[in-house]
Order: sequence, then structure tokens, then C-alpha cells
Amino acid sequence: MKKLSSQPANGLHGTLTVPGDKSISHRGLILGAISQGTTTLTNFLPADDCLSTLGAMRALGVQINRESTTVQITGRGIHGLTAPKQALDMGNAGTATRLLAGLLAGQPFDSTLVGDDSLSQRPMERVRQPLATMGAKLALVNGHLPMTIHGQHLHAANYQMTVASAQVKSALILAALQADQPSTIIEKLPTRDHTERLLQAFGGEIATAADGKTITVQPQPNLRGQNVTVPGDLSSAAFFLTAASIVPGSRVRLHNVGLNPTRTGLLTVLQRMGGDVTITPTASTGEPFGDVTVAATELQPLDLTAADIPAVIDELPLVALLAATANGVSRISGAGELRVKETDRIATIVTELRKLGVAIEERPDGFVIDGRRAWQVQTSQLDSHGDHRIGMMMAIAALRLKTPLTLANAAAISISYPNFFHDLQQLLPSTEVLV
Ligand SMILES: O=C(O)C1=C[C@@H](OP(=O)(O)O)[C@@H](O)[C@H](O)C1
Ligand SMILES: C=C(OP(=O)(O)O)C(=O)O
Repeated sequence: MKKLSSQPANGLHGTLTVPGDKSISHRGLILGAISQGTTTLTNFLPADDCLSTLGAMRALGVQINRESTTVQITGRGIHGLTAPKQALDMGNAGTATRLLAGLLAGQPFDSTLVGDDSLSQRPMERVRQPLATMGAKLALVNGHLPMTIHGQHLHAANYQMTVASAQVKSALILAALQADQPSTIIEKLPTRDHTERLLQAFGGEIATAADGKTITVQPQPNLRGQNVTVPGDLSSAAFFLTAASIVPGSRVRLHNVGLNPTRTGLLTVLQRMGGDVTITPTASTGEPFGDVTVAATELQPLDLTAADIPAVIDELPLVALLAATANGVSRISGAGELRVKETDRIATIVTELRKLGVAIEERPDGFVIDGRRAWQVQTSQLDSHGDHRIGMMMAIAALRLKTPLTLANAAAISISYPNFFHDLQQLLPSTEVLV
């Protein structure tokens, strides 16, 4: 049981550099593996999810050396992977599973993907069906893992997506690289475009039309290894940006975080709520990044609808927390995808925030929160439910309260942020350090 820090008298203060982006770390490993020559990833995220991808790529015959956050990949080219000797264990990583489904669908061997209990309950039909339109042969058990992939010669994709998912889009792109003709993929809504940006940097030919949703991919590219500096993960920075917004007296600067516009939904949310946010872009190397400073202010309620969701999908637990402190009623809708993440995040957000006395109502595709009701702790034992983002969100919520609180299943946080508590303590006065 992890003891949580309670409200620091003068708020959170300081500058923090968060670890590398999870989405880009997964993709850097995969694209490095299927390129010719050496790829070096700097500021790679050595969290459980990305280490699952690293292990899977090694099992596919790729030589990868990692020293801390620097990874060197000896690329084997798109036709150089070898059959794994056993099932690939993807752990908790949804992104890695969906992306590898697309990559392995076109390889000249069979493979099987397995995962932990949470991943084994997540929907995989969403990749099986679109990949099948390219001739891929994926077998699932009731729509779930284990997934057996019978590698095939693939045809071009001409596919209109039915779910707004960067994971499904990226699976299709990785399959399209191996197809016989150019592919077209049309998104339901624009989602994070890290695969497209990175593929371009590696020499692939991929273009997105002016509508922001129609992607064309040229097959059989000659990808070349690159040096990639992974920006800090805005989804990790988001916990501290939220803390700084809701804990009175705070001012915090997050250094070198990714500012890809398909990911900055939380910054938009903060601005729409009247938050005190300063964004200073510093550079762009394919992916834009910069510094973000946030200070505490009174927040206004907000409405979020389907079109707003992709850019803030992983930060919605934090949006709920922000709304729980706002001066009115907030409505989040069009977020049904939250039900198929590491947990049913609509259910776990509602369960956990109610423990603090937050006035939150569950909806099929979101929630309604009245931030005007004063919080009052109902249950002091909080729970991550095995979901890293729920665990970290509740650790931030605890900073609004004087009551001592604990967090069960805190170990799940290492899925995306092994040093989360260490980094949080950098922003707290030394008297707040818990042992
Ligand atoms: O492509 C990615 O790296 C991710 C895409 C999102 O999932 P969906 O695209 O399935 O919504 C997000 O929730 C996940 O944490 C990472
Ligand atoms: C949904 C997430 O990841 P994944 O789908 O890769 O498990 C997440 O990190 O919040």
C-alpha cells in the first residue's frame, strides 16, 4: 500500500524534465528494426510497456542494446525479421500489440501475441477486421488475445476507419508498407500522427491530405536507420500540469515535452477552463517540443465532445480531476473509448473520485461533474485498479486534501512512469517527503 503525499501548504514548485514519450518509444523500436542500418533512440522510455516492445523485437531476431535511456537498434530491413521461437508476451501494452499485429500480418512466418489479464480483455477485432481487408489472417479467441497471426502476402488497404484510433491506423500503416500497391486509409477523426512523422524521417513515403484524415502510404520503402531524440511525454507531464493547476499556490515548469498538436488536448482544456498556462516551443525535429509552465488559478467548467477526445484521450482521468475542482458543471461525452483502455476508465474514474466525495455521474460515453461540491473523503484507501493512469491521477488528487490517503496496486504506475513518485517529490517541499 503506497502512502500518498497530502496537500503541501504552499503548493508545488520547480522545474521537471519528464521521461520520454511512450508512443514514440514504441514506434522508434519498430521502425528501427525494419530499417537498414543503425537507429539510435535517445531519451527512450524504459517503462514496462516499451520494454515489452523491446523484448518482442529481440524475439523477432533484432539486435538491440539498451543502456538506460539510450537504445541502439541494428536494423534488419523490412524483410529481415525471423520467426519467434515462442509466443510474444506483450504484457499490458495495447499500443505494442496493435502495431505488431499490422507488422507481423505481412511477414513470411506465423506468430502469436499474448498479454496480461487486462490486455487479454481488450478488443482486438478492431485490428483483425481492417487487416483482413488486406488479406491478413489473424485468429482471435472471442475477439481477444491470444492472437495468432498467419503471415501473408498483403494487398493494398483502401479503408475507411470506424474507430478513432492511432493504434489501428498505425497497424494499417505498418501492414501497408508490406503491400503490393499504395494504400489509402481514411481516419474517422484525426489521431496522433507519430507513426506518419517517424516513417517520413526514416525515408518512407506517406502523406496526409488537407482534410487531416486521408493518408496514403507507398509500399516496400527502403527505410534507413536514424538518430531519434524522443521528446518528453506530455501524457506524463500532464499529471504535474494538473497538480499545479489545482493545488493552491503552485507554479511548475515542465521542460522539453512533446507538443505535437494531436497530443496537446490537455493544454487546450486548461486554456478553455481559464488555466494559467504558458507554452514556449523550443524546437522541432520532426516532432515539436518545448516548455510548459502552469500556475494555480480558479478553473471554469467545460464541455468536451467527440471531436475533442482523441487529442486528450489518455488525459481524460485528469480532465475529470480538473472538472472536480471547477466552478460549475462539466460534461465529457463522446469518450466511450475509455471503456476499453487498461481498465474501463469511465467506471474507475467514477469509483475513485467518489471516494473523495466528488459529485460525478457516469454516462455511457463519459461523465458529468459538478465541481462546486466540496470534497469530503469517504474512503481513504484509493486504488489504481491496475491502471497506471488511474493510479497517478489519484496520487495527484490526494494533493488537494489534508487527509492521509493510500493507494493500492500502485506498482501498475511503472507501465508508463516508473519514477513517477520520485519526480513528484522534486516539486514538493522536503517536509512532504514520504518514506
Ligand atoms: O498509438 C498510440 O501510441 C496510442 C494511441 C491511443 O490509443 P487508441 O489509438 O487506441 O485510442 C492511446 O490511448 C494510447 O495510450 C497510445
Ligand atoms: C491506453 C494506454 O496505453 P495502451 O493502449 O498502449 O495500453 C495508455 O497508456 O493510457
